Amino acid sequence: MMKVAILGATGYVGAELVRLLYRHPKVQLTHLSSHSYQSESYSKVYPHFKGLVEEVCIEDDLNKIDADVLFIALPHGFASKIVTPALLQKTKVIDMGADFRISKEAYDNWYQVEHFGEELLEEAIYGLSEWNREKIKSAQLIANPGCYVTCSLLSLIPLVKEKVIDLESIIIDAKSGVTGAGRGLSIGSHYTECNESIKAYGLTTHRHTPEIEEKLLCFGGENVTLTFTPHLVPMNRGILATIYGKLKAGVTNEHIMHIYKKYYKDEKFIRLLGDTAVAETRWVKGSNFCDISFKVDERTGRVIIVSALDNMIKGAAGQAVQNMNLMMGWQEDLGLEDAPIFPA
Ligand SMILES: NC(=O)C1=CN([C@@H]2O[C@H](COP(=O)(O)OP(=O)(O)OC[C@H]3O[C@@H](n4cnc5c(N)ncnc54)[C@H](OP(=O)(O)O)[C@@H]3O)[C@@H](O)[C@H]2O)C=CC1
Ligand SMILES: CC(=O)N[C@@H](CCC(=O)OP(=O)(O)O)C(=O)O
Repeated sequence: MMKVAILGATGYVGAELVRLLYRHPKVQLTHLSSHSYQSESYSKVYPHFKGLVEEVCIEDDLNKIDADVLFIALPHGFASKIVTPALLQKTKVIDMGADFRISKEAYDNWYQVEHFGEELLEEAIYGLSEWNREKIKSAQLIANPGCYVTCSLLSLIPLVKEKVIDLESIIIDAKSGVTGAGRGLSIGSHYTECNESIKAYGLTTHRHTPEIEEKLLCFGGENVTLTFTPHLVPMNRGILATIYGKLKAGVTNEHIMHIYKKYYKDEKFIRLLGDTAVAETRWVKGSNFCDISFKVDERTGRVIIVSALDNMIKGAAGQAVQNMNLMMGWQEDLGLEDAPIFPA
């Protein structure tokens, strides 16, 4: 069994990693770290793990952690301090945050925290599993993409790569459940502040905009300038992205379906609904699936793509486990076979 440790195990993403990994057939959870709950039993912090995960939380001290794979599920800015070439010599690292996802220039412009690990940015491999599989297999450091970005990129890369969409016309209108904001206390995620309301936020300034644009260039081969507007909706989990783009003349529904099938027909975790059903968050909850649906509006010449995933699974912990499986040479879906939970 491979030894696996999680820094930030008491956050929402950390807890999803624990849920996926405690019964993964090839790993053993050896260290769960916490900032606020050191020396507490994990099942006391999260009683749904009672009798299943009884490890005691420890501090984030790498000298006390001996692991083959280290997951970092800490807020932005921590991983770039923690990950060093020496650490990477002894362990594989999968970072759930943004520190190694984008260029230093974009990070400095869009994040309000200092970056300490510039020298490792080249070594870090972007963990969009379906699009970077070969590099992930031999990576030592993975920058795991986030939820909004995974949903947007899986929907858009095929169309950008096949040059059927006007690169200046793309608008991503995305909605997230409240777990997307993490477990830490903040006014915006209090029940009375977010229940019974939907709000847009980060207009023109959200930090996922440069990440989506950078990766569309990397995997789609085109410079794209897009509009990304996230919304907070009163549900626990899920991302729904409604994406609009002007199509090149003559591109039809059949053409779009053909393109998606070309890239995704053998992808277990991408379910192409085409134009026969519209993706919904409830059909992917608790699973590693990303559902993609679309329809071409012949009147306007636009395509409307609607895609959905679970922000904490395919948008975080699930994709991270998928990447670990790839790095270890294991079957890619190990530990990720669960069907979505409905009703949830
Ligand atoms: N939530 C989501 O849907 C997604 C999140 N991510 C990324 O995953 C990472 C974790 O997110 P999430 O789980 O939501 O966040 P949470 O706020 O739920 O959890 C953060 C974790 O980091 C620990 N922590 C917080 N502050 C400190 C600190 N000052 N020093 C050390 N540890 C600290 C917390 O410890 P303690 O509980 O003990 O206080 C907790 O374990 C982030 O980088 C986020 O961007 C990526 C994709 C989706
Ligand atoms: C609802 C909510 O607040 N969501 C978070 C994104 C969560 C996430 O995925 O963050 P990273 O991809 O950067 O890791 C936000 O908009 O900042």
